[in-house]
Amino acid sequence: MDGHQYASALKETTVPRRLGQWTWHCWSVRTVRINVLVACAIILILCFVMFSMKDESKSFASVLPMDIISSKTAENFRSGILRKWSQWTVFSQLKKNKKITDAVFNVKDKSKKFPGAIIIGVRKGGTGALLEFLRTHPRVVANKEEMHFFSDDQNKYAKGMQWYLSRMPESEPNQLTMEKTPKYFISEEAPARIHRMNSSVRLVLILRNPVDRVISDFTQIAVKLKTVNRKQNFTKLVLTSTGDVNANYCPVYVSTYHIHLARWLELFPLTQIHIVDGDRLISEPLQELRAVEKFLGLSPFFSEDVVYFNVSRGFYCMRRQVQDQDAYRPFCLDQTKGRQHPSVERWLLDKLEQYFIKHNEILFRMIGRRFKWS
Ligand SMILES: Nc1ncnc2c1ncn2[C@@H]1O[C@H](COP(=O)(O)OS(=O)(=O)O)[C@@H](OP(=O)(O)O)[C@H]1O
Repeated sequence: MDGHQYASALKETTVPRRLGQWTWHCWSVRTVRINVLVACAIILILCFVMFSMKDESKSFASVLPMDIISSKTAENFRSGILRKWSQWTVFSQLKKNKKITDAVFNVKDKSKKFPGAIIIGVRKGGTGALLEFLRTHPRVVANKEEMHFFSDDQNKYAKGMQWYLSRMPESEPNQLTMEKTPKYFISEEAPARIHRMNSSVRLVLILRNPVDRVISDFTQIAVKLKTVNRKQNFTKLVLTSTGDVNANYCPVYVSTYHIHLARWLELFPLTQIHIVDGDRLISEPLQELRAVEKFLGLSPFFSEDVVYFNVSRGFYCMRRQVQDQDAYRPFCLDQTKGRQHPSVERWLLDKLEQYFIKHNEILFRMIGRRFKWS
């Protein structure tokens, strides 16, 4: 092999080898570069995620309404967020505690609203029980106190609508504000005033056997008067000196339902007034509550889990969710509801029943519905 041949042979064998080395070299340099780039990108993404998590934790913490959620759960939740819980922990905690979720997301929307529905009466009809049952519904907020605003007791109406609004509880946009004042039903002024506030407000009226209602009303008055040492004799009060039923005795007048309802029907259509059977509210409240729920456009909520019969109380009671917790506690109305009535002799009961027959008939015609009251 001469020098020329050797050189060309060498070229053939070494050039590809060098080329291979060069290619491998280039390849490994490129890989390292790519790796470095990928690593940088990962670091950047991690930094971004960490910063955004920190920011979100801060913003969650700032919107937590501590004035509304003041429970231990909420405190833990807030300190967890400030300790920079991971987003996952934040969301799983939110998911676990609906109260906090609601408060966090709705806090800015809470406001005072005029009532969208009012329980207008009748006194001793079961208005307290109905309102307490309804307050158990998550979409209902209501004042515990009777407002007596539209019936103008103690000149309240003169205080104005803004004063009335200020007395309302705060509610979320999807919650219905309610109030109950049994006096509204018999008030001369209440229908027009309520109509002026909102002509499409929904009205709920509980009617109970008028004779039972008279006795219940008498019992309440007697209990109150006994505290100032004045005894009441039912027979003397309910009958005139000639032995007729005393139409002017306030409990009798209140039980003459058609007189009062006529005033409301001058302004509100019957479809806007839901009448609850007060006797059935005592014996089978679930049925009545479901009907009210429907009338008020509320989601179905009442079931045997919420409403149960309490044997020792002798009345239906309710299970209410403990604030911020999944636990439920029983709640019954206090002893001022469901007082023992005095025994009334049969002849007097018959007389009262007889008296109310004609009035009840007028009412039944007015509402297109009958009750088994006699
Ligand atoms: N679940 C339950 N628990 C207790 N009491 C119940 C319940 N449901 C209806 N009732 C009947 O409600 C009657 C009192 O009616 P009111 O709340 O309208 O009275 S008031 O006008 O507000 O004073 C009260 O009347 P009396 O029994 O005559 O006292 C009760 O019979």
